[in-house]
Amino acid sequence: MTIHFTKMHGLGNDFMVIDAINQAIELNPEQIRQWANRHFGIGFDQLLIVEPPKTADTLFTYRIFNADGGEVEQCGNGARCFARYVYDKGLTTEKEIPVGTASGRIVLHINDSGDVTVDMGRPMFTPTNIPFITECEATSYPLTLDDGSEWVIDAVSMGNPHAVLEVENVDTAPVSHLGPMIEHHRQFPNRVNVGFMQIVDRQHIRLRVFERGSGETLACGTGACAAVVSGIRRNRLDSPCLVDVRGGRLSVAWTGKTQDSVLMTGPAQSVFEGQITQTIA
Ligand SMILES: N[C@@H](CCC[C@H](N)C(=O)O)C(=O)O
Repeated sequence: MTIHFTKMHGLGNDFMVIDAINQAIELNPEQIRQWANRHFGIGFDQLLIVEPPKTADTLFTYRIFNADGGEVEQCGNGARCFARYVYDKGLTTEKEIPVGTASGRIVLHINDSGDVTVDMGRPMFTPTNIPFITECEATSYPLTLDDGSEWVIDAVSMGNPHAVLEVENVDTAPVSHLGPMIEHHRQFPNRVNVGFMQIVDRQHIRLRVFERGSGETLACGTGACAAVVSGIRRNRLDSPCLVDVRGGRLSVAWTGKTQDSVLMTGPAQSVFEGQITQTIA
């Protein structure tokens, strides 16, 4: 079976995008891991699947798989690429595109500049919603790691789970050491994405993210939202806030009210079109 796909990226967070409306595909974790492999496959951080809508208030269903083959709830950079994909491929003529995800409905808006603004929905802080195991809800939490070190994290869900640590300097932050330990920490039963945030000023941060199921990426859209939301909640940041990730810059806006959505704006880029023969049944 031959599958047509598009390789895309949002600030270097890269994706294989497949239209599963106009072609039949079969997915399994082993196949996804093989495609994601940067030496033996196509190479990507996440696989994005375009499917028909499941509800009357959405135009598409947007499914997301990490490089480790696991299906996840949300992906911010992927959402911008999804918008450009369905619009540029003529799957819709709408520039305001509501889509259904595993964590609910989000709305993608293609701006005149070509950038995409995503209404990511409301951040969630209730521990059971993240999920994060703790006795009571707080703004920040102490976390003891397997190597005995102690850190302070904020825990937030942007549809997917995030832990945010504030660091002096993202260039020297121990991302590859702490990232896997926090990702697999027993207090995060579904594992977690780990953001390392350096505050530059009240409307500007630098950020590196060790992503659940993909490792450190050049950018993480939901991670950018989680970091800004955490900073605003602790009165360290103001909206809108610029987020410099290793692959470029995003803008994130949030009123600070839990009932309001987080808005994330940034670019989305196609790299090449390809086709691959599915080798695993
Ligand atoms: N790169 C993404 C997040 C992708 C999913 C994440 N790794 C998870 O497991 O939740 C983004 O841009 O948000």
